[in-house]
Amino acid sequence: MQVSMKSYAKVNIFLKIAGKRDNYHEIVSRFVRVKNLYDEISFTPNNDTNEFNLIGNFGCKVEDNSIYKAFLELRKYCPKIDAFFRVYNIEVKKNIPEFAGLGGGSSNAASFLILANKHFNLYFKKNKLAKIGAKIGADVPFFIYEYDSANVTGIGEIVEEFKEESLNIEVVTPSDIKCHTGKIFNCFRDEFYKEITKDESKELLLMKSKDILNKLSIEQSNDLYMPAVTQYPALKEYAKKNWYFSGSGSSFFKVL
Ligand SMILES: C[C@@](CO)(OP(=O)(O)O)[C@H](O)COP(=O)(O)OP(=O)(O)OC[C@H]1O[C@@H](n2ccc(N)nc2=O)[C@H](O)[C@@H]1O
Ligand SMILES: Nc1ncnc2c1ncn2[C@@H]1O[C@H](COP(=O)(O)OP(=O)(O)O)[C@@H](O)[C@H]1O
Repeated sequence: MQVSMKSYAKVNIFLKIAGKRDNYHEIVSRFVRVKNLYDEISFTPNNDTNEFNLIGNFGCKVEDNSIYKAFLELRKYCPKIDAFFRVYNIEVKKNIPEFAGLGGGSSNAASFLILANKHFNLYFKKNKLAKIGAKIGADVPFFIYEYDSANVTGIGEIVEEFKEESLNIEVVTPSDIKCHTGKIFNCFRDEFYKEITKDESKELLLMKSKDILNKLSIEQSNDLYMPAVTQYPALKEYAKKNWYFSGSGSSFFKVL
């Protein structure tokens, strides 16, 4: 039985804002999994604490961890996981940097849900797991579907596979800049607010990722880039020709 899996990072090939929903923004985006950047999540025996035990190099408290939140959510549907995780640890080998626009926390939550769904024979379909995941974070549904490439809209809850050639992506994350998603959205709302038109979004959603990057500049491909640079001016030093910006940053990427 599989008790271990890879938890991949993602980049946003493009990320445009389509409107507002309460305190959130609706996005139109292409998410692509980064095949050479992943954490590894496992259920391992010998949990001596007799309580939920999450082992890994995280920058947040257990209560704030996306895996713990996913555990609490899934426990509502499957109370027996409580006893299991008093005996088993959840161990994560962390490679994906945090606050980096790579969706590490969301990816870990999705991997936990996928692994638990298999291990406990829950037979929840992807749609159901994605709904559970959406309560934990906006990017969790994308990771639940395990697509290499997908169009993601709404606040991340609408995920449609985009079939295209597999992409080889190189990521660079400035080690000294931690981008806070909320701060960058606030700056976007206050200083840069603009909505993509229906026609523009239709066109981008049909284009191959490589063609999108050939057509758009870093500023055009990601509506959060200028707000991010405004909030974290040091980001500019990392911007090089043919490199793009993922999510709310701080990572840059290029397709090889
Ligand atoms: C925009 C994306 C694209 O991938 O950025 P990255 O996190 O990857 O950088 C994500 O959807 C981010 O999702 P996630 O990181 O889960 O966001 P949250 O923690 O829920 O949001 C933090 C804050 O950002 C703002 N926020 C977030 C997502 C969104 N679609 N609209 C928003 O306005 C809200 O103010 C929210 O309180
Ligand atoms: N399992 C997790 N892995 C990484 N970060 C996590 C996790 N759970 C919660 N977080 C927190 O989520 C926030 C955003 O981290 P992350 O998802 O890695 O970045 P981003 O949204 O920029 O891609 C940080 O405050 C981080 O400490």
